[in-house]
Amino acid sequence: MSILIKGVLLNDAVTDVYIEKKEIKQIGTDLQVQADQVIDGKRKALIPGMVNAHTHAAMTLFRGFGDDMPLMPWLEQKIWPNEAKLTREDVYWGAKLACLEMIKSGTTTFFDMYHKFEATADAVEEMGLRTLLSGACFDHFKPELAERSKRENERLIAETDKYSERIQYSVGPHAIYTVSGELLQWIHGFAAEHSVPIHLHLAETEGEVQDSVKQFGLTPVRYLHKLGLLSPRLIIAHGLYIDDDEISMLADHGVKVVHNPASNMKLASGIQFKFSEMRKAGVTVALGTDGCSSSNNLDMIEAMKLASLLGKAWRKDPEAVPAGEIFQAATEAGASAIGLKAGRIAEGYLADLCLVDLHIPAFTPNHNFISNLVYAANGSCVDTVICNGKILMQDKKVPGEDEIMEQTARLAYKLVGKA
Ligand SMILES: CSC[C@H]1O[C@@H](n2cnc3c(O)ncnc32)[C@H](O)[C@@H]1O
Ligand SMILES: [Zn+2]
Repeated sequence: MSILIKGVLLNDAVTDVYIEKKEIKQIGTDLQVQADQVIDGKRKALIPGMVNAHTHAAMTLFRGFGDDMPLMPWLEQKIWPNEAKLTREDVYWGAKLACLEMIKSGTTTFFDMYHKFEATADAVEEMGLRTLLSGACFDHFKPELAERSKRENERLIAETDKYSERIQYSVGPHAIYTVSGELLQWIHGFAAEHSVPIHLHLAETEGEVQDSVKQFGLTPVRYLHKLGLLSPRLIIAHGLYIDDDEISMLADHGVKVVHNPASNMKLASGIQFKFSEMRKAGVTVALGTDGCSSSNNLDMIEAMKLASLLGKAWRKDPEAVPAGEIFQAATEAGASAIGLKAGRIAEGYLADLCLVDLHIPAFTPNHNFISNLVYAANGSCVDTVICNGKILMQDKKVPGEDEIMEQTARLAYKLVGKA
């Protein structure tokens, strides 16, 4: 399969882009190539597909359920009792809806952590996206649950080969308040042995820090350091309560951090994400939405705006979190966090791309495309999405979208009742 995108805006110039199989093969003006499919890039801009580096895909089922609560009561009273009732079918359709929403708003890769791995994997396989999918790990400090998590992750990693290259496995210990130090250390060894990432919630709330100091005598980052868990394989979601020495620890060990501005604000977890300190220290900072009950959508263009405005507001500095830097966090940083040759438009890179419709008010006038994308637009400006060289959406239409919305709404109402 080959695709030629003709006359598209790329970095302020009009150019052609030729895709062969899953790769960007050639970029230049007036390319003379034969392609199976030609896309007219007129009045469109080309951007890398975005990388949503922290999601719980099937939580689309809980959109608008359990609003306006802080993290722990929300999890304990609303989310966990309902997650215990989830069937494989629920997770499959919830994940399909998440994929649909991500495609429609320009995400081509997401890092997910949820229950029923195979159901999400099947959904992603069918929808054509790319994912780093975590096998969930909880033990609630009970040895028998730790053993169950270990056996389950050994089974899942062995099974990941049956999926396409678009589905990569990672281990997903939920958090330090639900996973024992013993299981965390086992996970570290397991991840090193299999060279896979670890995806974990960390330093998300003040309460988590206080409990960590009370229970382990250390703040969350220092506790993980003591356990020997800091490594380039570790991806931490949130990282809101991290001091300067801890930032140095993360940088020294190559730990990656995912900022989730919508969820941090909605759960009132906090605002003071240290974006510039982390970047200056050399920490890879990616961007995520978190799940649909705390964000309440998966729109990475909206997430860029929130991250940028929030960063400026709490710092009282309009130069904090500039549009170009947050765009890099939403694309290249996420891809590089997992060693994926994506997130950039260059020859030899994966053809994970989006065409943005410029013929809308948000891009008029278009003095500065990245400024308009981050500050003026939202996910609905995405017109066409290509992942792994395959077109997933064209002219804002994704095949099967009506069925996905109908099925998911039906299952969600059955699960939690009509709001
Ligand atoms: C291991 S499955 C994922 C687990 O995480 C829960 N979750 C969703 N959002 C958050 C968050 O912001 N902090 C902590 N845990 C979260 C989700 O409901 C699943 O139970
Ligand atoms: Zn989360």
